[in-house]
Amino acid sequence: MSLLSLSDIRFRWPNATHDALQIDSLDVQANERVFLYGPSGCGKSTLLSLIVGVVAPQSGKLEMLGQSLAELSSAKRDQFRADHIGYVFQQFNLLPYLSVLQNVTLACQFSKTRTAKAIKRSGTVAQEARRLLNQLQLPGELIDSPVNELSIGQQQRVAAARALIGSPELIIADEPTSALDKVNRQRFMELLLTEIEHAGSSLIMVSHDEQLLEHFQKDIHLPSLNKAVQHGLD
Ligand SMILES: Nc1ncnc2c1ncn2[C@@H]1O[C@H](COP(=O)(O)OP(=O)(O)OP(=O)(O)O)[C@@H](O)[C@H]1O
Repeated sequence: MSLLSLSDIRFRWPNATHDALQIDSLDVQANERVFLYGPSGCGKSTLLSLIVGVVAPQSGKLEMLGQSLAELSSAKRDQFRADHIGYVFQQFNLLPYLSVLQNVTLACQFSKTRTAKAIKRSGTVAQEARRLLNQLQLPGELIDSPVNELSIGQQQRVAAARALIGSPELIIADEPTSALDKVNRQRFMELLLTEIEHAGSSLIMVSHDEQLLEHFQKDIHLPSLNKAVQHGLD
């Protein structure tokens, strides 16, 4: 089943003289894990922004779960994202003064769909947050601490739990392991992938670390896909 499908996409940043993205076709299937890579500036973050709807293409079609996102009102699009996409970004976007538990459960406050899935899995949203944090090996005594008192590696686990809670169909991760050393990177990836598999989610992950490729079924070298790069940006 197709989860995400892009066709004939053209995207240009405001005031830019060239397109940042020209993509004829890109499909991601349900349960698929996609590794997106390529040199700095080839459009990886731009493509993620497009997929999550932070920016809209000037032309082309983007469908998720059979729904064309451009056809939704902006409020409905926000709701669609909250229901179906979990994010782990480089700068984790955690709310510093909220506790670990509050940061994780926040993802469900904006989505009845994810709340229902979390309750189905563990009885309550808080219990599901605890289960995920435990699976991701965050020490239990930190659960009520403000996240700004955690190490970077610990914050990464909180961000992962927040993305995973309520099993959204798509997890988007932008360099989620960049602040971790080699041992912790492998471990974090294994934990993340185990939970993604349990949830039945798809993953699109951007990374410069090609050692992580082994964890993925599909890899996309963006400069090969993105004709804006092939045409050369001077
Ligand atoms: N917010 C923005 N406004 C204008 N131009 C932007 C913006 N973000 C990115 N760009 C431009 O779009 C192009 C692609 O950048 P993008 O950040 O998507 O590349 P990337 O592959 O993610 O790079 P990196 O690996 O360095 O993060 C670049 O030419 C960049 O200057």
